[in-house]
Amino acid sequence: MKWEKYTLITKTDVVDIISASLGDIGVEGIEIEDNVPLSPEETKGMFIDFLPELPEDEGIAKVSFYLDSEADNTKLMEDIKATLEELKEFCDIGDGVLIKSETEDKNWINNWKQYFKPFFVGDILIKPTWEEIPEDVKYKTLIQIDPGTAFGTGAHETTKLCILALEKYLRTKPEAKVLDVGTGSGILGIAALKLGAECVFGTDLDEMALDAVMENMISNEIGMTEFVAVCGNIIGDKDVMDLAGYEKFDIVTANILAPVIIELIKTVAVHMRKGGIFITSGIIDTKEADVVLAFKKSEDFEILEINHLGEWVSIVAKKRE
Ligand SMILES: C[S@@+](CC[C@H](N)C(=O)[O-])C[C@H]1O[C@@H](n2cnc3c(N)ncnc32)[C@H](O)[C@@H]1O
Repeated sequence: MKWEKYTLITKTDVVDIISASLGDIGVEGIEIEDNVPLSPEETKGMFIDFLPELPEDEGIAKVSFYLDSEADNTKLMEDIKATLEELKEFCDIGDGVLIKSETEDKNWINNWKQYFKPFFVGDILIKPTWEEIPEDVKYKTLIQIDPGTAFGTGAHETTKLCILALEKYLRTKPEAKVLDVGTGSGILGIAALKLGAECVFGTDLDEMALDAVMENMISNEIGMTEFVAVCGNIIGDKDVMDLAGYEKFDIVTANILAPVIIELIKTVAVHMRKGGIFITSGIIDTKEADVVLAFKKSEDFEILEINHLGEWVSIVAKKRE
């Protein structure tokens, strides 16, 4: 799909009012570019794989938005121009001139790809589908991944923690049946299969994740019966719960945020075999105590280990025999 990109060059201190005013008249997907570094508070709880080095902040910002080039945008453009004129009366937004350019999906959705290079997690070489295997690199297991718009290049600390736990526990449970809640790109399910799991059932709330899983299954030559992924919430959605099955899984992975993990602690045990392993991550260190408490309150689980990478935490627990 082609998009018309409109960019307003303005000042950092007025981007909030500009984007709020444009949002009020129906402009979606507003993008702000500036050189203001993210504060530690802002990055907490966000899944950011790579933080680029920024030049010095000179107070200049670009506010951009995209309109479908095939839609009739006449009325919306009139409203946008009127809104900018109105704003000029109250604050210094610059000259208010919108610079137009044309772009395609891939230009702005795929820009991050230049930062994604092959790397190891344990014995597994993870590489983007579009990169060559580096010369002279020796590896036991290869995962090729393109997350598309889903989460899961493998480079995030939380994903690494889960893969390392999968390596460890699949050694004691070869041919395990694995449930991957919040599968994203499917990277944990694919890692599990490459490490010897028999089959994976993945769930995600994001429909786009299923496309990514399918593409990554093909790139990694994984059969349709080995990895089944569904869109839906295994926490409380009976259809998804039934599809997953009960008393069945040897290993569950869930790399989601702490509040979701806490809900899973209350609900996921019904899907697991006794002695099954629950690998969790996505827990920022400030929430570690909350998740530990939820495990301690649970009659179903005992904690086996807690691991840290950067400010992220992984807790591995076992379903009581
Ligand atoms: C941090 S990503 C993890 C992706 C991948 N598993 C990894 O480890 O890199 C979390 C994923 O969980 C999904 N998610 C959030 N809440 C969920 C829920 N209740 N059930 C299923 N998926 C959920 C999000 O859409 C997102 O794709």
